[in-house]
Amino acid sequence: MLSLEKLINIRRDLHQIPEIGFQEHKTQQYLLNYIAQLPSERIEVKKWRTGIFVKVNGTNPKKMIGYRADIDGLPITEETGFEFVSEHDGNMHACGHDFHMTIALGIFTHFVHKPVNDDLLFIFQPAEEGPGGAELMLQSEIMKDWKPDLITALHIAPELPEGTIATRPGLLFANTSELYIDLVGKGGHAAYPHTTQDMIVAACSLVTQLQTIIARNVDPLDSAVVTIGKITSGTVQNIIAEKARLEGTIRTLSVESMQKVKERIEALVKGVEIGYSCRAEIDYGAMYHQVYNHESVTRDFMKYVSSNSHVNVIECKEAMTGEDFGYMLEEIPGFMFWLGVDSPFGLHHSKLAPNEQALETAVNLMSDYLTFKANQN
Ligand SMILES: CC(=O)N[C@@H](CCC[C@H](N)C(=O)O)C(=O)O
Repeated sequence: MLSLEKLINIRRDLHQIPEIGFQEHKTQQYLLNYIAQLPSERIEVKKWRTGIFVKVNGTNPKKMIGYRADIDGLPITEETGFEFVSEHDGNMHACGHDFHMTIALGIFTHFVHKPVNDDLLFIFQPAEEGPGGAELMLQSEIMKDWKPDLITALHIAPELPEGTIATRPGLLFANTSELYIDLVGKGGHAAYPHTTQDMIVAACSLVTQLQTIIARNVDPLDSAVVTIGKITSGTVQNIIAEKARLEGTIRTLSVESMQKVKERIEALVKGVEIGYSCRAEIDYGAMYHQVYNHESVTRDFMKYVSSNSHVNVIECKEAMTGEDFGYMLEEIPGFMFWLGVDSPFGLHHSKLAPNEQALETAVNLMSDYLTFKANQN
């Protein structure tokens, strides 16, 4: 129902107003305004914090099908040079959530005009990048009332060509845990290191030691990631730093490996405490359950795509990305898939430039698939 031109306009509007987790006020208002200008007879809208639930009532409902889109941006300064560049300095839709929302609005619009038998629930979820909105939405009174029988979502994939999707039955995305380590020693004059406990030296040593967990503690046939993405320490060049803070993330393919990696991190941090005469504190922040696609629904979807559309569907490997949609899949049968958007720069990059043709590809594909599923009763 929405032309590619209209989808592109929506995507570019949303691209200009990225907001980080639970601060998506303008984004929420934009989505509400869009929903409000559509015929309202079949729809029910409920706000949830900075997110939204919208139900499209079916003509003869036997079940409810959910479609989830995440809505938050990332704290990255955009460097795309687009004429529709982010208006929020320091924030960018660098993980494609502007695409995810636009596609959800496109599918939603289709069903407002072309109702199907079953009820459809569109979930606009805040804070996917952190601290996590999916689990909280799932626990909300609204979702206790409106609990889908089947749920689906997509994520853009910069490395895949436009016109291609990829998924797999079973594990798709990893278990994740944020990681924050604070080190406190004793600062002082740069010329008197022997009177201090230098937390820059301790932090650098710890970062190097953390890399040995993957090399020496994780089974080579298993996979895991420990990434430190940010270090904060020091004031000026001639003062020895009293404090250091490391911020990172852990990724594993199983809950057991996550436990093991954390045990090793704790042991290495203890070692640094002793070795560098400092105090250390670990905080694991937000943790996300793995994204585990339900086997039969995913296989059926893949079969549906290859027999009923021009979209190329491939079975991919699992990825070390995380997604709190995993919590929804823990309780509701369904699946997630990658949507090819062919960008030379990847997710979480300041120059991410997805091909906008993929907006239409995804809206058409999912409108057709959801029509098929929602008219099966
Ligand atoms: C798809 C994607 O990029 N998701 C994020 C999820 C972040 C989880 C959490 N804040 C963490 O960093 O552990 C990702 O980084 O994979």
